[in-house]
Amino acid sequence: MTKIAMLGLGSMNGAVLSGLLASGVSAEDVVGTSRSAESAQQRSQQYGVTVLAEEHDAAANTTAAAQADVVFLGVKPHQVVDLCAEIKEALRPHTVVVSVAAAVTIAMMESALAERQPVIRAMPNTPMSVGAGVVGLAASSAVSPQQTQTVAQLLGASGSVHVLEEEQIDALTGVAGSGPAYTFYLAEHMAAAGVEMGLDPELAADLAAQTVYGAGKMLIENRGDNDVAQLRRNVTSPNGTTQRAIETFDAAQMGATIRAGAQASAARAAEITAQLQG
Ligand SMILES: NC(=O)C1=CN([C@@H]2O[C@H](COP(=O)(O)OP(=O)(O)OC[C@H]3O[C@@H](n4cnc5c(N)ncnc54)[C@H](O)[C@@H]3O)[C@@H](O)[C@H]2O)C=CC1
Ligand SMILES: O=C(O)[C@@H]1CCC=N1
Repeated sequence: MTKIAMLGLGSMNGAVLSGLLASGVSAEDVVGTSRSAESAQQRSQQYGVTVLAEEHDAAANTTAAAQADVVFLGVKPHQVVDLCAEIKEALRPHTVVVSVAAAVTIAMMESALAERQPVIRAMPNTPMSVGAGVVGLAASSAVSPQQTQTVAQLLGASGSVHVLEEEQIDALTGVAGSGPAYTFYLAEHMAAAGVEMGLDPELAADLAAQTVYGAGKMLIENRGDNDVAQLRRNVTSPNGTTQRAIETFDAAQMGATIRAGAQASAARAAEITAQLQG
C-alpha cells in the first residue's frame, strides 16, 4: 500500500485527503501534520487519520515524511521551500514530493531537496473533496512514469487529472484552481438577487446551489453533443426572460470581466513566483 503524508492539512490538502479516503485509501496509510495542536485534533477527528501537531512536536513533518511514499505539501506558497528543506534528510530516495501550492516551481523545490528527489507540482481544486475536482500535474525529470501514474491514480479517484508542461500550470490555476470561487461568487449573487426580490434567504440559497449544480451536471453530461453556448441558447427563448438577463450581462461586459478575472488569477501566480524568486 502507498503510504501518504499530508504536510499542512488545511483546506486544500484536506480536500485532497477527503477524496483519497472516499476512493478507498485506508486512513491507516495516511499521516497528516498541522501547525497547532488544536487544528491537529480537529483534523484528526474530521478525517480519522493521525495528525501530528508541529506546535507539540518539532519533528512532526519529518516523522510523517520519513514513512511516506508520497508526500503532499499543503502549506502556503511562501512556506513550501522551507518545508522541503525541513524534510530533505527524512525523505527516502523514491518518495515523491507533491506540492499543491500555487506559484512554487519545481526548480524552487528541487533547490531545497536532495538531488534527483522526485517532485510533482500539482494544482488541484477544492471540489476534489466531493470527487468532482480537477488537478493539473507537472513532473520533474526525476519522476518515473510509474510514479506519475501512482500519483495520477491516487488523485484520479477525486477528479480529472491532467498531466501538463509546468508552463501551463498557471493557466490551469486561473481556470480551475481558483475557478470554484468564481462559481460560488455567481451562486452568492444569484441567491442575493432572489432575496432582493422577496424570497426567503434559505430558499434563495437552495435555488442558486441546485441551479449551479444542475447546470454543471448538464455541462459534463452533454459535452460532445452540445457545446456550452448551445446549452445557454437552449435556455434563452427569443425575446424571453433569459434574453433580458443575458443582455444585461453583455451590457456590463461580464464575459470580458470573467476572462479578465481568470487571467488575473494566472498573472498573480506568476507574480508570486517572481516574488518568491526574489
Ligand atoms: N484553497 C484552495 O482552493 C487551493 C489552495 N491551493 C494551495 O494550497 C496551499 C494551502 O492553501 P490552503 O489549504 O487554502 O491554506 P490553509 O491555511 O487552509 O492550510 C495550510 C495549512 O498548513 C498548516 N501549516 C502551516 N505551516 C505548517 C508547518 N510548518 N507544518 C505543518 N503544517 C503547517 C496550517 O496549520 C494549515 O492547516 C497553498 O499553497 C495554496 O496555493 C491550491 C489549489 C487550490
Ligand atoms: O487563491 C489561491 O492563491 C489558491 C490557489 C488556487 C486557489 N486558491
